[in-house]
Amino acid sequence: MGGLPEGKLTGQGEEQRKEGDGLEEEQDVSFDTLGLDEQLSRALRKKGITVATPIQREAIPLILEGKDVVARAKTGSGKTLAYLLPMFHSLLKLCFEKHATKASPNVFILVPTRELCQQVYQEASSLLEFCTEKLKLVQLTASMPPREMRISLAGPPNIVVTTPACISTCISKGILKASSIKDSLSMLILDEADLLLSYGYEKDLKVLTPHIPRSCQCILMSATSSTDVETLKKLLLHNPVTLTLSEVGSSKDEIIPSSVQQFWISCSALDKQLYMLALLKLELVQKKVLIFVNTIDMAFRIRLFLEKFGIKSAVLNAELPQNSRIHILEEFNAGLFDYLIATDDSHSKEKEQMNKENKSKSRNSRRRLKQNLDSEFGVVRGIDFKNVYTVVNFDMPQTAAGYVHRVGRTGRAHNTGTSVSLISPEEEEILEEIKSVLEADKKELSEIIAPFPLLNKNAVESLRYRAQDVARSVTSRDVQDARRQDLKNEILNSQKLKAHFLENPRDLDLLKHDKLLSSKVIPAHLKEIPEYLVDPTTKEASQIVKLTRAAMGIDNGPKKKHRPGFRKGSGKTSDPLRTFSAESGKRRGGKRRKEGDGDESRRRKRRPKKTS
Ligand SMILES: Nc1ncnc2c1ncn2[C@@H]1O[C@H](COP(=O)(O)OP(=O)(O)OP(=O)(O)O)[C@@H](O)[C@H]1O
Repeated sequence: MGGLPEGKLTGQGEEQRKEGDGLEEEQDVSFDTLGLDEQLSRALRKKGITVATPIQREAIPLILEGKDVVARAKTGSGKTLAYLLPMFHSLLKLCFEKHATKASPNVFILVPTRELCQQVYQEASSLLEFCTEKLKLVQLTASMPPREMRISLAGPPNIVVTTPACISTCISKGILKASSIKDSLSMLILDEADLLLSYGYEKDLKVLTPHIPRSCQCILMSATSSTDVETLKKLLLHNPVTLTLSEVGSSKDEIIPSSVQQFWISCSALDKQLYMLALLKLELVQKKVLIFVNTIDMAFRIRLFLEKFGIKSAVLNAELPQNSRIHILEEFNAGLFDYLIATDDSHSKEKEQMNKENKSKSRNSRRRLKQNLDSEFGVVRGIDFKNVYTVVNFDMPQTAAGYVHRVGRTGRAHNTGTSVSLISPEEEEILEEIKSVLEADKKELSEIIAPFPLLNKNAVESLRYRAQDVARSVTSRDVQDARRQDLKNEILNSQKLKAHFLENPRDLDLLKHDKLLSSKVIPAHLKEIPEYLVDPTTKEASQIVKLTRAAMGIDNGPKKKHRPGFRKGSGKTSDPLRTFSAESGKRRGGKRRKEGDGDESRRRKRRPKKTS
């Protein structure tokens, strides 16, 4: 989409809508002015949400008008409420006019993963809680036995949140009657639309499409554009209005919020654990930290490695039972632990590696392994991690879109955040792809992703001996044992969790997921880094991070109710990442930073220094 003014709304499709007057300046639009049902405005006020995000202020009126809408907006920009609110408004109106009682649900919300299903369900329920008119909302997942699905659909509910696979199963098993869908369905919403086809849901969607009535309003939401979105648009929508919303005042097609500062560190693949340790142990990044790796084995390797240094973390991956995954997410969101190591999703490198490793194994054992990974799992896409300040790419994602979605786990809604990518020489190629996806042709890459300024070579070298020693002591056998043990624990937990949460739906504290994994004795001396090992510049950097943390009102202890990141526009001048360089030990600004040596300097020559 070239040549449009910043922050403007673009209209496409048969119906052209070119709006934007007044959008050049960011406006605070209150939800009260958007024409929503008073019950919804009240619910939002009770949740402390008063000002609409750009996608909300543009999409809500269009959806209320009954338009089919395709909306693309950044990660964390509030797309869920952008469709939930007008959808509820229409249903409340139907209820008022007593047209809502039908043989089938009125609305399907289709998402690519179970985690998203749960998340959208929770966000929708939390709004409905405050509405006096009761709408019935259910979530369906593929793991439910048909009997349970039938029970959930009895009534029928007004809204079903599910995956395309699940809808297709319900139709083919007669749990949902195709003819009644035609009579009842008034709205179809496809969230994270850019992923639905790549997650293999094309066939499932084709089972549903013949039964969607012509009158049904269709909404497509996505963070990135793709040919898949275009395909879905053609398959399902009629004369849609297309919204492409960039953040006002930033690059027109920017898809990572400008409130997220992106950094890289160049290091060899072998040194990644050392750099990871330095970042966490020297407290050079703000908590909470979400660490992405490409394989489950690597996740456990890092967890075992870090735990020897007294850093406790949990692992989230496709192998775990669904209850455990949901519980891990909830605990992390509630601030019960600070470090979460995650693999992207079941479509990640894990599958590739599994295929390679298991070529030699029998077909049966391969099938068994494949089944162990939940194909509806997806951590990165769309999951609303609360108050994650730092995202670390321990391994670089395989695609630029993957990078956008990973980094989008921080800086959500009105918060800000940071990403740090550890890039080995083998991973440099992906940077070019990232650049093209971020459509930053006119910018230097260093303006988008800059060298991480708080970690210098001395600080890294001071930890090298310990880190290498400990990394060597974590054997492949330890990793396999830990992975097996964790899975065993989580399967047991999952049953307990299911029973417990039926009775105590709001209890988070039952089981902790960051318990020690290693069966070996952990030497106490590794937990503390001796003073003499930390050079004064690194101490200063760490001190600045702590002070900033305190200024932001973030406590180090767990269970803080509210842990905001930097507030937009509130702290850029005091942000150490913009003013400090650990290599020179000086604040950046007037004086040019001293070039380091090795990889770091090689890279800087290619990418001019980020100006602060
Ligand atoms: N108007 C608002 N004011 C404050 N917070 C909001 C507002 N709208 C949404 N939020 C919060 O912002 C967070 C991100 O919203 P949401 O998950 O809908 O983003 P998204 O655009 O769908 O992101 P992604 O593309 O990653 O799925 C949520 O915690 C949500 O409750």
